Amino acid sequence: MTPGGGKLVHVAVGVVWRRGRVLVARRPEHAHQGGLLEFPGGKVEAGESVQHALARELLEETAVKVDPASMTPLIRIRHDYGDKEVLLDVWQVHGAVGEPSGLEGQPVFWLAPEQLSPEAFPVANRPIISALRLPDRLAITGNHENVHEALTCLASSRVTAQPELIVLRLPSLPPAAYAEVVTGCIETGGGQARGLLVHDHIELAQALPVAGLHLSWRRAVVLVERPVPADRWFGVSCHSGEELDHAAIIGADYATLGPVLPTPSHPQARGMGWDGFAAMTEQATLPVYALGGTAPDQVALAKSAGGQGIAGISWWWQAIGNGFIQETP
Ligand SMILES: Nc1nc2c([nH]c(=O)n2[C@H]2C[C@H](O)[C@@H](COP(=O)(O)OP(=O)(O)OP(=O)(O)O)O2)c(=O)[nH]1
Repeated sequence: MTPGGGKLVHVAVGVVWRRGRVLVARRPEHAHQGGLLEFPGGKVEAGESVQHALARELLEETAVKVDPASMTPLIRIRHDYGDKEVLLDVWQVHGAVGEPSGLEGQPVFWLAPEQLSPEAFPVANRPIISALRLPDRLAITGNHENVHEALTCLASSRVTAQPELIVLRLPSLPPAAYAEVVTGCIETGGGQARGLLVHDHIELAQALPVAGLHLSWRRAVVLVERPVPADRWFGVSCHSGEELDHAAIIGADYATLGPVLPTPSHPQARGMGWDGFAAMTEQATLPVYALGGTAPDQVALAKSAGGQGIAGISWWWQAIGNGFIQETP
């Protein structure tokens, strides 16, 4: 039973991929959340695994055949609509067989991730759309005391790891020097500003053409609302379930959660472990990156623990120069 006394409805939801696009349907007008777009799926029946429920629903509703064993978890979202509380259990599906058609009269179509407009879907779907657009690795820069060296490290580190999103975390730089790094990235015109998330300098993220803003918990805890528009990413560093709840309340698109494992800079800190990480992401309503002692070869592990992927410094940041300060967020 839910806190409101109703029964939590467990819904299997499928993000079915084909040629870079995903399958979307329009919910019938008379249904709950009617008229809005949805990812196909439906209620999990008693005794059924979520993967089997999803395969059954996809066949019944859209005529496509999928292998339950080939599905991979994307995210689980618990949402209370007031009249109904749902647990959306979302899985990615590749290799679906057959041409989809709306067997219940609903229009079905394929959309690229960037065409998925959050307002067209039920509110609970917003984190699903973020999870689809966000990468599975979030790169964080090492700290630096020198503008030129920070820019040089950033340029060279990008080359090998090619991260899509980078948190520009340089806490040792005074505000003016930090702004110099950001404008330096923008002025190169060679894509250095691409995927750049400004760390903690809210006004810079609002004023400059960057990918978004990432806040330390210290900065996020005093906010009551989202500080950047919807077309920018907004992330928060969290360390507990309560902090994840606050990040969701202030409209964060994603959070980092850690430390998961001991790190070279904090070997004495035990970390929450993968079980602790899984327990907290289970309750979260936004995509969560595992941070602290994690590396890209643990992306699958992080996903199976309910995460979006991994975040960190050491797997991509190529420290050069004397100004590099060895520590982790
Ligand atoms: N299938 C699907 N359901 C979603 C999505 N987003 C979302 O909030 N939901 C909600 C709407 C419904 O409350 C519930 C799905 O239930 P459903 O489609 O099996 O069943 P229903 O209650 O609409 O209809 P019925 O079984 O009573 O005929 O989950 C989504 O993307 N896909």
